Amino acid sequence: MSELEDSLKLPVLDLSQPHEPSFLPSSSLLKACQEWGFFYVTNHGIPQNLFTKIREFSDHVFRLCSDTKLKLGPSSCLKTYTPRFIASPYFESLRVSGPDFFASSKASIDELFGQGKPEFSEMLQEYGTGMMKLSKRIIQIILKSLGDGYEKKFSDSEFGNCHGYMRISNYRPPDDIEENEAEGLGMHTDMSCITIVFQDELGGLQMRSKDGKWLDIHPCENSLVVNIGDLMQAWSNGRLRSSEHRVVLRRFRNRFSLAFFWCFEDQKVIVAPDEIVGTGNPRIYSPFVCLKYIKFRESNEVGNFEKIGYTVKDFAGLKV
Ligand SMILES: O=C(O)CCC(=O)C(=O)O
Ligand SMILES: [Fe+2]
Repeated sequence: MSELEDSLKLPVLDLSQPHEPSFLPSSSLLKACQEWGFFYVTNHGIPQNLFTKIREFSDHVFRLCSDTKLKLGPSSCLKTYTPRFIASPYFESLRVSGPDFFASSKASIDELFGQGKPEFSEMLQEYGTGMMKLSKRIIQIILKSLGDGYEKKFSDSEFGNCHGYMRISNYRPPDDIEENEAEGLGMHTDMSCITIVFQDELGGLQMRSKDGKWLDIHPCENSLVVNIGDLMQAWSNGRLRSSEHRVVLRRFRNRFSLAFFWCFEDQKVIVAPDEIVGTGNPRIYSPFVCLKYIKFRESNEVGNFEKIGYTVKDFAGLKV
């Protein structure tokens, strides 16, 4: 364990208690969300073998996707697939959208394998449903840490129409990793309220501290990583920090990850409630429509995560 990691005492939210989680105190959770924008979650209720099964099937999917005969990419009907050399030379991914994760994945699978392979879609439906529930639970705990009674006040009124989608990613490192490291996915923030990440045993996920140091996020058995995303940073008037993260590849094996993005509905106007801003504090974001921000990001980051520089601050930040 590095000195930094040791001193940080990585925050873990333990959901083993059904009603009142026995996690770290609210104040530590809030501190983690403010300082870093992430924490681990354990006893999350997603069966371990579901990750294993999805991973196995994904291997087949990516093998088929990378078959050049299929000529997948922006011009193909399989719009859910992002081939390598878009976000990075080593990264490819498949997107599966809710609320009907079965139908969304089936459309992609049918195109790749032909009809009659429902197993993968069934797994993703189970995963997506579990992740939706988990996201709601986590947001309630975050709201509670922001203020007494806030989970009751805001979880339905503000987060009741949130939706989710997942990104299944396959990282194929170069044959000759120079200096033992290659960048699998450049630094970025997520355009979500929260993102829940499963990474395989190779690790490689890194978080950036406010002063620019990179911290390795080691995979821990039975735990997932929760990132605060840009939408939550804006909604909380900057009280929660959107995590800056990236993926580094250090081994010659493929790396698998599964990220679940829980987001506000497209038409929602994101504006921090007065209580969240607090009396006497300035508002640091002007209200904005969620979809407009997503479009802004998409039009700016084509093919280049590293040079994002276009975050929610650039889009809606007020000069205070
Ligand atoms: O692969 C990972 O561990 C993280 C992926 C990620 O940050 C993303 O898809 O936004
Ligand atoms: Fe991310």
